[in-house]
Amino acid sequence: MFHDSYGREVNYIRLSVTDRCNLQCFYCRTDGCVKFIPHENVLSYEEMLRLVKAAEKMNVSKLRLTGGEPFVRKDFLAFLGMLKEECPKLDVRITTNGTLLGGKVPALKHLGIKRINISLDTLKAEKFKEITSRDFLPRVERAIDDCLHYGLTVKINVVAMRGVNDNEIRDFVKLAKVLPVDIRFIEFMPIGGCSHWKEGYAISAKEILQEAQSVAKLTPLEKKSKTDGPARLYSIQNGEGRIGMISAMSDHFCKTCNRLRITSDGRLRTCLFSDKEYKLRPALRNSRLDDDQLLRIMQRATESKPLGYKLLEKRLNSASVCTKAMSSIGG
Ligand SMILES: Nc1nc2c(ncn2[C@@H]2O[C@H](COP(=O)(O)OP(=O)(O)OP(=O)(O)O)[C@@H](O)[C@H]2O)c(=O)[nH]1
Ligand SMILES: C[S@@+](CC[C@H](N)C(=O)[O-])C[C@H]1O[C@@H](n2cnc3c(N)ncnc32)[C@H](O)[C@@H]1O
Ligand code: SF4
Ligand code: SF4
Repeated sequence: MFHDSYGREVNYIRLSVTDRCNLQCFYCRTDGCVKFIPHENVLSYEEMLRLVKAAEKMNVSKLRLTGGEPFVRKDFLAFLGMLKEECPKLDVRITTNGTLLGGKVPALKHLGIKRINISLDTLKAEKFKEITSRDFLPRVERAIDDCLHYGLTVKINVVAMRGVNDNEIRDFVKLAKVLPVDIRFIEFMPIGGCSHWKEGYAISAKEILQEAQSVAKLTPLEKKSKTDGPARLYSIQNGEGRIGMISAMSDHFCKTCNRLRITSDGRLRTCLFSDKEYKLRPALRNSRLDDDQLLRIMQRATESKPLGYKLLEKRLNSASVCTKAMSSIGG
């Protein structure tokens, strides 16, 4: 088991398969500002698989594939096939913007993917274009329908922003009343050197919850499993789905943090908010180093895993807490 100096144990890895994306959500990345990773530095799927298999030996049981947009990377479905074959016990999940899922959901189902998180910040086509720079709302709606049709568990991630989509909180709650999905409202985090974060956008989970309660009776739910993500969940009276709050800014969950992140160029980040990275790629590409040595590097890094909220507290005014863009980290 990877463990840190605060007694936290890691059982969940978030692996970014690419830093490229077909959208430009303004809260995540800005065109021209983010420098892409050169192709030769991106880990091959074989290298990623080796890392994952090694991590499994340390009792990592949950893997989230993210990006950038994971479905932008060539042969992503083949990579899922490799994971299924080589790591049959691993709980593999995906976070995606949903725009490239067209026609792929039956294959996901066949590959044993049971859960998918889809990011969608608005139910209005024009607003979707304003936020993402693309006209793809129908594609995302279709992707959600397809995933539900094929029996995948769907969570919808909504970054809540005052003056942008706060007037849709009730609409999202109404959606969770009729669809069996978790709608998770995420507090906008000041991440990345070119972040558009401003105090004015901030809405706390508490405020979102109040707004949500004006259209539905919500009851808090207990966490079920040690590998659960950071959302605090609520059931909806007479509703099909649930509501979640990811309160990274106003009510942090660092004390129970159970995850490590690996970027697509093989850098281990022990905290979303910290730019301290540990280079795994040179070790992976050094034929004299075996998996045990790789795991030793990961364990030593984990020992220094910080409490991210302390970094938030130290930042100045509206500065970003770290310089790397969310699309390069994987969220
Ligand atoms: N601050 C902080 N935010 C996180 C962390 N993990 C996930 N998030 C944020 O939560 C949002 C949703 O993340 P997802 O990729 O859907 O993953 P998850 O919430 O762990 O997923 P589940 O395992 O399905 O609960 C993203 O905006 C993430 O950046 C974390 O460890 N710290
Ligand atoms: C970086 S994206 C990568 C995966 C995929 N492209 C997607 O959008 O789902 C992962 C998650 O991070 C969230 N995210 C990006 N920037 C954020 C920010 N500044 N604050 C909070 N969440 C953010 C997105 O909404 C998404 O749910
Ligand atoms: S949130 Fe996801 S879809 Fe949007 S720009 Fe970032 S990586 Fe791309
Ligand atoms: S901010 Fe860092 S320590 Fe806190 S929950 Fe997120 S990744 Fe974990």
